Amino acid sequence: MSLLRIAVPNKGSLSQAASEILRESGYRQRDDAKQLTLTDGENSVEFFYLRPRDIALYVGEGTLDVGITGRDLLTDSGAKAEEVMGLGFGRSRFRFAGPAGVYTSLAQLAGLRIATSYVGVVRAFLEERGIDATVVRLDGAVETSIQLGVADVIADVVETGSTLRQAGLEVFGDTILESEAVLVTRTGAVPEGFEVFKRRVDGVLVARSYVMMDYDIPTDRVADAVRLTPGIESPTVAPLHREGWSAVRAMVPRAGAQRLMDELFEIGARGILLTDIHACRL
Ligand SMILES: Nc1ncnc2c1ncn2[C@@H]1O[C@H](COP(=O)(O)OP(=O)(O)OP(=O)(O)O)[C@@H](O)[C@H]1O
Ligand SMILES: O=P(O)(O)OC[C@H]1O[C@H](OP(=O)(O)OP(=O)(O)O)[C@H](O)[C@@H]1O
Ligand SMILES: [Mg+2]
Repeated sequence: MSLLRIAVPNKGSLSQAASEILRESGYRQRDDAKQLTLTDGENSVEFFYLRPRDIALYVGEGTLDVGITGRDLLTDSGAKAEEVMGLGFGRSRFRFAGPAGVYTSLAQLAGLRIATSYVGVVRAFLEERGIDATVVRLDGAVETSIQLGVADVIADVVETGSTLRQAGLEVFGDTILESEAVLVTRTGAVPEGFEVFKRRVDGVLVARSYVMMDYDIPTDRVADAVRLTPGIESPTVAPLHREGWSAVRAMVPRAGAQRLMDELFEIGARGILLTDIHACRL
């Protein structure tokens, strides 16, 4: 059987979290940051550690089957690759920014010089809105370009906003795009072995966003309780040895689980337990 060839960010913001999700999905990952490839024969996959900016290109060309990259980098690349699913890490917004207090609207962009490392994203955005401006391509540290007189405004990745603040800059206009790490494949193609890989990664994402909840409750309240915790298919309800009591077990979203415990307690549930799920197939 041929190996599924997967591109993984070798450096930068996405690298560590990408390897982590793969490890949690049961795949081997490199333990030396200088290693460039790794074969996990037991799971029929081969990993290639590449620059996240290049990953969509390899996948679009069909050289590699699957990639992990940023949605913004995928869009910027113009490659024949498509997003299969968001991975919930590496979240950022792509924004215009200028000297604090100077710019308030996108209409002001006309005629300006815009510095960015994401030329494809910015050009497409301007074109869509019929804004005529000059795009200046820079590799990084884009924030400094205004002070140095190379550009009037910038378009860049904003995560916490602290880099902008330190440079005396402020975002303006709408968010150009919301990004996160994504799984990509070649447009229109489903590589052999991809379904198993996807199911494993999906299982980790679900395990991260759900917890397992167990509780005991008087049997006459079970109907109310399972309305609060309907689970995925349906909760498991089993009789307790104690007459008139039942045990309930259901997966619940991690967010809001504490509030749910309060509500269950209110309606008579006791012995309410939350446990982490490490992996699942739904
Ligand atoms: N704080 C952040 N800075 C940069 N990119 C971020 C940040 N948070 C998330 N990302 C995402 O990471 C991807 C960029 O990764 P990449 O490794 O190319 O840049 P980087 O993290 O800035 O690394 P470096 O500049 O050191 O090469 C994009 O998808 C971007 O949206
Ligand atoms: O909103 P923040 O949390 O401050 O993060 C965003 C900053 O981080 C990235 O820069 P990076 O450190 O990767 O340097 P680079 O510009 O050289 O890529 C990005 O280009 C922004 O400058
Ligand atoms: Mg960077």
